Amino acid sequence: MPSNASAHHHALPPVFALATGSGRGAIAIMRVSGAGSDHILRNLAGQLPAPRRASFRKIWRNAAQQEDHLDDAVVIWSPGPNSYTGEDSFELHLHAGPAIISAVADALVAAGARPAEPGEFTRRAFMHGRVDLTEAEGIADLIEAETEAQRKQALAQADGALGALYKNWANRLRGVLAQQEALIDFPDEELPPEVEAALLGEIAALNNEIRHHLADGERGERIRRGLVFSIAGPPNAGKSSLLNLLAERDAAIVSPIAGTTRDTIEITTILAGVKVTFVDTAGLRETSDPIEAEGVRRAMFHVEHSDFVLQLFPSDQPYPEPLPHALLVCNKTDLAPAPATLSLQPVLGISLQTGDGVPELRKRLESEALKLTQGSGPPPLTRARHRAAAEAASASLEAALSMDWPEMRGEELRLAMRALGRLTGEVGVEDILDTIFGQFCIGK
Ligand SMILES: Nc1nc2c(c(=O)[nH]1)N(C=O)[C@@H](CNc1ccc(C(=O)N[C@@H](CCC(=O)O)C(=O)O)cc1)CN2
Ligand SMILES: Nc1nc2c(ncn2[C@@H]2O[C@H](COP(=O)(O)OP(=O)(O)OP(=O)(O)O)[C@@H](O)[C@H]2O)c(=O)[nH]1
Ligand SMILES: [Mg+2]
Repeated sequence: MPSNASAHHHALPPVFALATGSGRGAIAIMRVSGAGSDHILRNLAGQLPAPRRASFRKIWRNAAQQEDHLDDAVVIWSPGPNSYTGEDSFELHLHAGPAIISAVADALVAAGARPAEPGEFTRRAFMHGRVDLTEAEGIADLIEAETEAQRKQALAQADGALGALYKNWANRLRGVLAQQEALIDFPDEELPPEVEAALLGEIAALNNEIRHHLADGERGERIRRGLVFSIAGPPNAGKSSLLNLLAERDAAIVSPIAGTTRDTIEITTILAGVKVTFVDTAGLRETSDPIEAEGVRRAMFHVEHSDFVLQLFPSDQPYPEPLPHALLVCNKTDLAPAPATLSLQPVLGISLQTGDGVPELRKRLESEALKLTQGSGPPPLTRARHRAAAEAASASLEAALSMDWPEMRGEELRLAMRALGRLTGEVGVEDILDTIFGQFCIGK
């Protein structure tokens, strides 16, 4: 691995952070990593325990003099490079009292460590080549994961699935580049045409794989950030009643007065293991009330920008025009029967009052959530950063394919190589590291 191991030989100063939450609990884990961790651990706990084993130790401000007994703790000593960061590091499993934590933090500072920046442990793991950039992002996503789909996707990425895909492309491109160089050195008259054809074939195949990866329906990004389902339709349809049912709480005001909801109201739920945000909107109608009109404008914005639209209308009023791509749901079947279709499209009948049809609607929403996020084949990309770099790589490969002169192809291939290298963090990423690791929580 070339240059993300650039800091390999620089020993970084010791940093510490609480790895567990700051609230009161049974145990608090203080992590320390960096050059001199051995010295700090000796200061606090005496003789170094056996590596990577849990050992019981008294913790002191100054263990040599048995000065200031701070706590009784479990200690794990992990000398580099076989540690999470790749550096000498240790963990103190303390009693989780706030006075203990602050006394131990003071002792660590006195022994020469400083508090870690957000994401600094994982950033060091990256700098020492223990994880690539996609794996580090996967670790951050793993901590943020609130749903099964997010957890599985983040774990696969943290374990290197996405990075392996990108490294495979980079390796193949490296091979193409090497052949390309050889081709340039060939005298024109001896240029074997089948060699050049094979080379172009490999570039095209690589580009096709990248295009296929990009055309994933954004499912990885959708799983990560969650889907947005909006509920739209005429006033008094029961949109807010449906939102409350999905939220399992009184999130929105429900009333028999048409035009009750004016603002958009969002609630987040988990459907079939997928994070879904439902947006309740103002009833769609012509209105002279400027506030309600703004509500209708916002409703239309959500209709256009959400992943899925549920169009709800009441059975006892004139039927609306179907919105494009919407799931048509007719409510209040306790008052009048639902039509089987509207403008030739199927309609689902429900009554939020009696519960009729609600389980079927729930199943339908779950299957939509799955349809929008499931896929097969290699792992999907999960961030705009991945999309931008893969797009750049593909654009360069396409430019290379369109060039007649091998000499000019080389430059585009090198640009594609750089774009792929940025994905795993092998090249040109200094400028984005602060952004990526700054989003981690402290202690990770
Ligand atoms: N107590 C504790 N639990 C934890 C972590 C930790 O740092 N400490 N982790 C932190 O995120 C996660 C687990 N990830 C880890 C990844 C690598 C290594 C590590 O030390 N690897 C070495 C040694 C492996 C071995 O002993 O077999 C290596 O790979 O060389 C530890 C934890 C979750 N649980
Ligand atoms: N009979 C009957 N009444 C219902 C049903 N669902 C909701 N309602 C009633 O219909 C009225 C309107 O419900 P809301 O949920 O406020 O309707 P809305 O679509 O949010 O209305 P706006 O916010 O004005 O656009 C309320 O009085 C509800 O109690 C149903 O299935 N049957
Ligand atoms: Mg409403």
